[in-house]
This record gives sequence, structure tokens and C-alpha cells, in this order.
Amino acid sequence: MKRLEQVPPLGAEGTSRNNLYPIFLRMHKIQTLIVGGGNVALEKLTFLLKSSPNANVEMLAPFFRDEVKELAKQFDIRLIDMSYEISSLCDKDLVIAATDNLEVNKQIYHDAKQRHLLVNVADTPEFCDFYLGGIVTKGNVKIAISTNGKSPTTAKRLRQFFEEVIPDDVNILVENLNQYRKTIKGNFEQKVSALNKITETLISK
Ligand SMILES: C[C@@]1(CC(=O)O)C2=NC(=C\c3[nH]c(c(CCC(=O)O)c3CC(=O)O)Cc3[nH]c(c(CC(=O)O)c3CCC(=O)O)/C=C3\N/C(=C\2)[C@@H](CCC(=O)O)[C@]3(C)CC(=O)O)/[C@H]1CCC(=O)O
Ligand SMILES: NC(=O)c1ccc[n+]([C@@H]2O[C@H](COP(=O)([O-])OP(=O)(O)OC[C@H]3O[C@@H](n4cnc5c(N)ncnc54)[C@H](O)[C@@H]3O)[C@@H](O)[C@H]2O)c1
Repeated sequence: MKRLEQVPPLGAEGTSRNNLYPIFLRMHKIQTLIVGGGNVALEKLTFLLKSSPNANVEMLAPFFRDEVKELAKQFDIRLIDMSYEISSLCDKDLVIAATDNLEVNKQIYHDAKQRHLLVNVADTPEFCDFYLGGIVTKGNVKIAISTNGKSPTTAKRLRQFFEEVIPDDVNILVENLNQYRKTIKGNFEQKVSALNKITETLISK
């Protein structure tokens, strides 16, 4: 069993610390529901598909903006032309509420919680089990950014910064190491040691 290299402090006196735990969801394996088809829903859908073009998404609203319809067509997203009903949560794993009606959004939150579904009411931290983040994708490498809900604008700027500075060919490193990893003989410890040795110079100052 490996020991934690270092457990970070809980946050110095008077400061706060991001305690969110990012997980990397395999979006094609789970069913996502977005309720709403307006501007906010469009923003959430756009960034979701940018990161996970293979996501399994259903959208529900009595009105869909044209840009939503275009994206949905392009990415094979099911659009359902109706107002929210509790039965819409059947067979769903993840829910994003993005209507312009706070009461409806709150109802979706409570219904989802009752069913132990993970729910995000867009731009409403108190009704979120999880936050959407700024996301950088370079081949097989993905970086998720959150400011703990403090400043989405900073998350956006950091995402733009990392998109710029991380070289596109970082994926070549990953692919090469993946090939090398398959060729290493020996037990787990010997493999870890070989991989650590060959990548040592990447972090040397
Ligand atoms: C990262 C990103 C992902 C995405 O949306 O997919 C994202 N917001 C983005 C942009 C953005 N959102 C807003 C602005 C306008 C400027 C501003 O208000 O600051 C801008 C900037 C812009 O558009 O330029 C409005 C806003 N957002 C929230 C509130 C409510 C509040 O803060 O209380 C309000 C005020 C609403 C109002 O005034 O009514 C809340 C949330 N927004 C989050 C995510 C979660 C926290 C993420 C984190 O931990 O950092 C959280 C908590 C919940 C959630 O929605 O998941 C995406 C950038 C994607 C990218 O570019 O890569
Ligand atoms: N537009 C923005 O950039 C922005 C920014 C910050 C906050 N907001 C706030 O967020 C909210 C949503 O804004 P918007 O621009 O997305 O509105 P919008 O009018 O573009 O879209 C609202 C969507 O909610 C759907 N809807 C309404 N009732 C529904 C129900 N019962 N079931 C299912 N769908 C339903 C509508 O059909 C429509 O698709 C508003 O309260 C707005 O003030 C918007």
C-alpha cells in the first residue's frame, strides 16, 4: 500500500480551500438529462460536448433555441418537447437543471435528490451536488479546473491559458509511455520503478 506523499493542510487560518473531488466520467456510459433549452442550457451543453462529444444526453423543454437544435442534430442529442415532469428522471444518472424558472429548478433538485441522482442546478451553487468546470483536452490528457464556485470567470481564463501553453504533442508522450508500459516485464513494483525512472527528467528543475 502506498502512503500519501503529503496530505495538504485543511486551509490556513482565514483562507478557504477547494475540497471538491474531480472524477472523470465516461459520459457515453451514463444517461444525462438537461432540463431547459435556452441560453444557459446551450452554454452547459456546448462545454459538455466540447469535452465529451460521445455523451449520452437527453434534453427536455417546451422551447429550444435554434443553436441548441443545431448542436443536438450534430451530436445526436434527443430533444423532448415538453415541460419537466418527475417521470423525466427515470433511467437518468446525472441531471442538469437550466430552466429560467427557479421553482422548477428547485423541484428538479429535490426530485433528483430523492432518487439519489447527482444534480447540478446551473449557476446556482446551493442546488448543486457537483459543479461543471473549465476543461482542457489535449489528446488523452484532460485537465479540469474549478475555483470552488468562487469565480467562473477565473476558471474560464485558466482554461484558455492552459489550452494555449500545454503543447498539443503532450499526447505523443502519453502514447509513447503507453507503448513502453506494455513492454515492461516484471512485477508491479518493477514496472512502477521503470516508469518513474524514464520520466524522472520531466520534473527535474
Ligand atoms: C466553468 C464553467 C463551466 C460551465 O458552465 O460549463 C462554469 N461557469 C462558466 C462561465 C461563467 N458562468 C457565469 C459567468 C459570468 C461571470 C460571473 O458571473 O462570474 C461565466 C463567465 C463567462 O461566461 O464569461 C455565471 C455564473 N456561474 C455561476 C454563477 C452563480 C454564482 O456564482 O453564485 C453565476 C452568476 C449567475 C448570475 O449572475 O445569475 C456558477 C457556477 N458556474 C460554474 C461553472 C460552477 C463553478 C465553477 C468553478 O468552480 O469555478 C458553478 C458554481 C455551478 C455550475 O453552473 O456548475 C464556465 C466556464 C467554461 C469555460 O469557458 O471553460
Ligand atoms: N442568459 C444568460 O446568459 C444568463 C446569465 C445569468 C443568469 N441567467 C438566468 O438564468 C435563467 C435562464 O436563462 P436563459 O437565458 O437560459 O433563459 P431562456 O429563456 O433562454 O431559456 C429558458 C428555457 O427554460 C425552459 N423552461 C421553462 N420552464 C420549463 C419547464 N417547466 N420545464 C422544462 N423547461 C422549461 C424554456 O422552454 C427555455 O428553453 C434566467 O432566470 C436568467 O435570468 C441567464
